[in-house]
Amino acid sequence: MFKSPIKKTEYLNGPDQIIPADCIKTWKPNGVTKLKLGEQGPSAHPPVSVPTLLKKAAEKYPNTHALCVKRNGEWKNTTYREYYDQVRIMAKAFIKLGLDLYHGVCILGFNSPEWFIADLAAVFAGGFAAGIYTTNTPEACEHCALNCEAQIWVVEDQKQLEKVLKIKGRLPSLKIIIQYTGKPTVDGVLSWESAMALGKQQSDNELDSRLRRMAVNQACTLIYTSGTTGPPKGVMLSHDNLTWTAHANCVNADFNPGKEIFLSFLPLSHVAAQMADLYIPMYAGGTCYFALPDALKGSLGQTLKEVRPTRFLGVPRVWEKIYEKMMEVGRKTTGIKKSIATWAKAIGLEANMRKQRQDFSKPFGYSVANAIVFKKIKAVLGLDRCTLYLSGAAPIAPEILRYFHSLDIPLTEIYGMSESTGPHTIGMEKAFKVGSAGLTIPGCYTKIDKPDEEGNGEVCMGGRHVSMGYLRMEEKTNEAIDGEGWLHTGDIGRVDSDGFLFITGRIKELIITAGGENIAPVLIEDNLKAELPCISNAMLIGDRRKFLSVLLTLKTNMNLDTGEPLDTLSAACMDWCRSVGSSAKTIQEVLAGPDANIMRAIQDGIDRANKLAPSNAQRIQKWTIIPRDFSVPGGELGPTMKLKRPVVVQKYCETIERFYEA
Ligand SMILES: Nc1ncnc2c1ncn2[C@@H]1O[C@H](COP(=O)(O)OP(=O)(O)OP(=O)(O)O)[C@@H](O)[C@H]1O
Repeated sequence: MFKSPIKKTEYLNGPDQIIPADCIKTWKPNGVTKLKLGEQGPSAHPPVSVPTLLKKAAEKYPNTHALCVKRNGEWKNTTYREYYDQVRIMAKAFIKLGLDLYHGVCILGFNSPEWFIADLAAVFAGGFAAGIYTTNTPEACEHCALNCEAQIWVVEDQKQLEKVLKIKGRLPSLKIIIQYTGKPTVDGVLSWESAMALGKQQSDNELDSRLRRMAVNQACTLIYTSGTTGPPKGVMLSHDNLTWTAHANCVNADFNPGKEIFLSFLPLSHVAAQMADLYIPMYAGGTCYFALPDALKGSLGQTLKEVRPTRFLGVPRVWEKIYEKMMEVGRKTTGIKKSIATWAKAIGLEANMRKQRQDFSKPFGYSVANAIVFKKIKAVLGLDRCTLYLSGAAPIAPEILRYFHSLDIPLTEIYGMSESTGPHTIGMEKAFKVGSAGLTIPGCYTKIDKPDEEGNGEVCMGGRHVSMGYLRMEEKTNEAIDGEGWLHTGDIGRVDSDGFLFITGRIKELIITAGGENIAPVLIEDNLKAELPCISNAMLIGDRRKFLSVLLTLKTNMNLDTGEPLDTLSAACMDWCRSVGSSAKTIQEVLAGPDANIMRAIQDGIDRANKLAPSNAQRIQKWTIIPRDFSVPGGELGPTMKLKRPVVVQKYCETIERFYEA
């Protein structure tokens, strides 16, 4: 099959091999890339395949709970030995059902043991595990399935099944659909149990033969980008990308082997969740609990209290939601309780500000504040045994970080992308700075390309976590990974004298005005949000235009079932309205008229933000309030809550044109 000879790695007794290769990137399904093995330190760690990693975990932690899921009100546990056995059984089923090497298994559903088992079974069988966002439209599902020539779809339930049925006729490679919850009611769709029964009947021969031929420098997983900047691309991750990244992060963050507890609730099709919930626990022999499907609609808080994870990663929106809830409680607190909380928060903030200066001493009164306030709050949040609190996948506002610091929750940032198998830099309690994405993870390398006089340039990443390329996209691969193997992130940033990375913009989002001025919108948008707490989203417009304008959305309540924004203003927004002399309760009330107090207060906020602008071209001249907040179902936000600027521009093109009418 391959022209180059296959050799066994000198490090391993198992079936793992490295196929000799000269290229550092590929876009071909059966492509191989050169491993970037270092001479010493983390980058010299022996490479292992994903199947070997799971096998080792099963040997080392046979009776430790690997996966815990609540079914009919009871936690059901799967040990590492059972996990490994079930993955092998499902891999045999996939082979029997016709999965060929280098073909996709698309997984569409909420986080569950079946999701993990299907993912790893695809890898064991020599296919590509491809998580698909549950928020995808049928057309977006089709795009991904065609790209990876998916032969198997594993779907959660009837709702997700319907999407696949809608596009089935246009998927020439499709062989079977498996449904992992509920009884399938559609002919030809296999239940999870039937697929497992089929796998159990098969001999081990074909699976073992595929495992023997597998190489650590071949692709085994595809991460589809969420499409903030264009149609999803299939990021090819090799065994080494995944297992090395898990290793590097467990070592860097001092993971406690066999003892760590994780809670899986972020979309698994995103690289951050896959690394944090699937690979890191497997490497550390940790236990992964699954949240309920309605986690983000409200049940997450209760599950957190039950599970009490030892490490916790949320996207900024998750932390913002906790913040908003706590602020609401705070507003109702009065008298002595309020005074104690205010006093303790000042101490918490001071303790964490000291840590930023590498001073780990505690301010006077800390132990009392800890006993009567911090410990209690952490217990209420289910974060009392957590030692690493992370926010990642998008920038988080410094005010949110500082709020958690005041509760003695040292929330820090992690930064990376699908193309870097997730994490590249991380802030941790022992070394962090507010506003920074943290320090480069040992074994990874950061280069700032073409820095300006302030040191800002494109952030480039190097190391064994850099992906192989984009499946079947030669041009895009060459745009992203240069000839030396540096991944060009499209992010603008600088590294300070202590090695901390600060992300200051995104090239992909840069606004170039008609006057030729380059403007990074995020800083301006963040300034606006800081001035106007009633704003949930601000999107700057100005590319090839004469001046800047901004689309604003107000903070509103959400329909918890559908995720759609409602017309009613959130409690925080109503508070702000009252503070500026308005009694508005809905967007309609704000816009009808429009409400003069609110309009004046927003204009004042914009004027204040404009004062921070370094040049005239960076001042906002016109603005409007969009009658509906941005949302995932509305299409303006991606699954990790990142703003899809091109969608917003298209959707509100008439509003935008009105800004620039002569
Ligand atoms: N801590 C952070 N601070 C600032 N930006 C971040 C942080 N973490 C991630 N990002 C942003 O997210 C990008 C990576 O996005 P990711 O690979 O998760 O993609 P995606 O949403 O699927 O992709 P795409 O935007 O290409 O559709 C980074 O390049 C960076 O712009």
